[in-house]
Amino acid sequence: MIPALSGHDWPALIERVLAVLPEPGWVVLPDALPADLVAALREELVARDAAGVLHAAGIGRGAAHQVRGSVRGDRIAWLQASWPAAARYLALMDSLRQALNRAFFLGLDEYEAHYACYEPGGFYRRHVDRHAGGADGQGQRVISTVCYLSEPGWPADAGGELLLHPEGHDDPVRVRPEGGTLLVFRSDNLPHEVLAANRQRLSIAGWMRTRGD
Ligand SMILES: O=C(O)CCC(=O)C(=O)O
Ligand SMILES: [Fe+2]
Repeated sequence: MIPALSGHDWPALIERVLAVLPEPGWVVLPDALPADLVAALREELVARDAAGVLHAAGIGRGAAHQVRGSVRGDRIAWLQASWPAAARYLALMDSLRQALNRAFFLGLDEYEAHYACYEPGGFYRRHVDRHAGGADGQGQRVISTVCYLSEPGWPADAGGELLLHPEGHDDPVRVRPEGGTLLVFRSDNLPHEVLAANRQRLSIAGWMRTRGD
C-alpha cells in the first residue's frame, strides 16, 4: 500500500525515482516530504537526543565496526517502528523499496535508517555507502537515501552541504540540507561527503539492503 501524503504526490515521486535510478543512478528531490512530517521527525530526533539515545556513529559493519572521529562526526539513533514519526517515514520508504523491487527485481529485503545529528563543525569525509570487503552471503546496501530535517530556510552561508561526486562530472553536485529534501542514490558507485556547517545539521540516512541469507 502506498501511504497518502497530504498535499504531496508520493506516487509521482516514486515514479521520478524509478525513472532515474538506472541512469544516472541518483536524484535530489526538494520538498519531497510535507512540512508537518519533517517537523514531526525533527521533534522526534531532538527528543530522542535529549533522552540520551543518540550515540557516536561508526564506520564499517559487524566486527569491522569502529568509531573514527577523523572520518565522521555525527551522532545517530536507528529508527524504531515504535516511534510515531519514524513509523510514518519507514512506511514511505518501504513503499519506495517495494516499487524498486517490482521495477528492477533488486531483491531489496529491508530498509534501515538512522537519525543523524551533526553539531557545528561536524563532517563526514568522502565515502561510498556500500561497505567494502563484505563477504558473500552477508547482504549489502544497494540504495541509499538521505532526508534533511532542518527548519525551513537553510542559508547558503551555513555550509553543511552534501557534495556528490558522480562519475564524469568535473565539479561536485552541491546539495543544501534544506528540510524536506530527499536524496536517493545507488550505494555502490556514488562517492559523497558532508561539509561542516556552522549550525546543527539534522537528517535521516537510510539504506535498502539485501539480507543475503
Ligand atoms: O547527511 C548527509 O548528507 C549524508 C550522510 C551520509 O553520507 C551517510 O550517513 O552515509
Ligand atoms: Fe553516505
